[in-house]
Amino acid sequence: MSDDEDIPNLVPIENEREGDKVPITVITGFLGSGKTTLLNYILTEQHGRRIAVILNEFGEGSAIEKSMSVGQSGELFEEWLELRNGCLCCSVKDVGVKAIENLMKKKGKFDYILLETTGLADPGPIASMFWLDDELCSDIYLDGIITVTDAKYCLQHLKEVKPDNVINECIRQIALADVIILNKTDLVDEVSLSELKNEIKIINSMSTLIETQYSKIDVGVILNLNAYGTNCPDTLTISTGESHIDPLVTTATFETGGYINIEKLESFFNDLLWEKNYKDSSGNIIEIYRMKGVFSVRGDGKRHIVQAVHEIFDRSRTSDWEEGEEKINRIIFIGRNIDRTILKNSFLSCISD
Ligand SMILES: Nc1nc2c(ncn2[C@@H]2O[C@H](COP(=O)(O)OP(=O)(O)OP(=O)(O)O)[C@@H](O)[C@H]2O)c(=O)[nH]1
Repeated sequence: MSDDEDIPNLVPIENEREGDKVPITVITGFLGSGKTTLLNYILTEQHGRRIAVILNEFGEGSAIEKSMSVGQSGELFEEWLELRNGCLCCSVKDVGVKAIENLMKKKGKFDYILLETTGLADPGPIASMFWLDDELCSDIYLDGIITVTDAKYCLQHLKEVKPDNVINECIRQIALADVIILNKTDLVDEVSLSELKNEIKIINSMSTLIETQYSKIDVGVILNLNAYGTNCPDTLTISTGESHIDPLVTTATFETGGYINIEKLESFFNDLLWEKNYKDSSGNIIEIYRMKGVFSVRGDGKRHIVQAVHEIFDRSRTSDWEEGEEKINRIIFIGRNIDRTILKNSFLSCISD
């Protein structure tokens, strides 16, 4: 990045991807949870880096153009994006990506992009937009999704029932998160905090949960996650807690030895994610929001990783299994109407000894 030389005190970026692609972290969270406080904190901590902050705002009506406020090293300027459907997360897939790439052509490449969504945004379509483009030779790649929650009101938001059995935004934001920041812990007692943590883990036990006050956090823990890259899901904590609210969205994890049959696995995912042929024991469609798995293929010394966000999935051959390391097949599903027996049996049918 030639611009680096002009910026004093630039902290070296540890970018795990090859080339000089720019990571983008999506920051979601309910109104007033502490997203802006987090952004300001990151900018202060990362002073000297060229960090672009994009605010993805919903407007009233059907405006053709939406503004994108971009902050760089404390300096704020505004760009206009031409988005056909008016809002970044509802627009045609690569429009938002192109807009950011154009911006970088004009303003010079950023080191990092933080995209803050409004409180009611569903991170699923946004993740799909930036993740998919990684393969289309884009200048940017999705690093991860951070969801900021308000320790005082989160449980209340989780319980909100929407018409037509629609899953509320708070649950969606937690289900899709790679990191969940449990902010405003100063406003609750230990018992309420532990109840909330339990409920969050039941929805999404794949994420890292971090408690904060005024969103003060070790920035190194939330940036450069490479959550949509080749990181293996090996830091998984499996929740065994009982939910006190109806857990509409939950995590299920399965692990076994043996070897995966890739054709069978892909056919299972096609049926589950695309065709939506899988139903729970009550006849409801099993809806997967997020899935991640690591697999062992007979005769291959490398791990195979599969990731999915809603119906999009991707498989890659990644790092070597270590000498003497036990090769496993582990899969994590986060979604609605998760039927453990059905998913487990289908997963096991893709394994041979
Ligand atoms: N007590 C307490 N207040 C906090 C904490 N973090 C943030 N706040 C305050 O909560 C309010 C909302 O914080 P913001 O960072 O603006 O939240 P936001 O998610 O960006 O909110 P919107 O802009 O409405 O989406 C501000 O007045 C913050 O100062 C915290 O940990 N404890």
